[in-house]
Amino acid sequence: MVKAAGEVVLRLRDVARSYVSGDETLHVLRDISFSLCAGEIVALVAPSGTGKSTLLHIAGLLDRPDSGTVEISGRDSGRLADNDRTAVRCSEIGFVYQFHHLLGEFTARENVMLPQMIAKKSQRAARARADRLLGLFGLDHRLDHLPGKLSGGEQQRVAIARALANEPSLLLADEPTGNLDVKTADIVFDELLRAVRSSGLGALIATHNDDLAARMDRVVTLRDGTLAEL
Ligand SMILES: Nc1ncnc2c1ncn2[C@@H]1O[C@H](COP(=O)(O)OP(=O)(O)OP(=O)(O)O)[C@@H](O)[C@H]1O
Repeated sequence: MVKAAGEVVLRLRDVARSYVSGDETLHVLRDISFSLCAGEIVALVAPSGTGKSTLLHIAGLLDRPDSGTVEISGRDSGRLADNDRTAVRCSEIGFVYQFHHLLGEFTARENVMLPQMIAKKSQRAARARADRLLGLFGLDHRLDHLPGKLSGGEQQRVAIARALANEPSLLLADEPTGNLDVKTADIVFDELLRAVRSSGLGALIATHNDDLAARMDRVVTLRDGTLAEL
């Protein structure tokens, strides 16, 4: 559910995460503390390999930190049972990846309906919301198309609509337009920002593109495993 402006939707406290391969331990995130409020859009800009995806996966409850806490809308995810954790991920968090990850055998409309069906919405309500969201992205004429019949920009618009399907309080995006040509990326990114602003959710968006980052409310970066404001 979208929260009132100013309410904290994501809070990371002293988060650390390392990867062990062979004899080596790579301390990717050393000490991350960060808060994101409803209605706020934050850019995460940092060089390749510094841990942006790792951070987004932890914030999106797709991965767990070695230490520290991740709160989603005030709920400490570390204290949730697995099924509650999945429910929070499904209802509170929308995730957009660089590659669309749509299900190829389902139409655009069905892809946007699916997370709603998982959240136990009625088929009728899910369909109505899917059509409305896809309409917002100018895809009224593509509802029954399979992803393989859509352009890259259209595929990514469907993926964004799917992330918004359950009215999450938090949107996390990992290079959401990084796979598109510059012009299409620019347009889709503006559409994404417009949708996020009009829904009032909090968003953390990783990008390598400084121009796109400048359109957000604030910019943070990763340095030596810690998060700094730019
Ligand atoms: N499962 C894993 N096992 C071992 N090392 C990993 C694993 N996942 C990521 N890494 C390493 O952790 C570091 C951070 O990776 P991550 O993908 O979070 O960076 P990133 O900033 O998102 O990079 P990019 O901008 O290139 O996507 C990299 O050095 C990567 O090789």
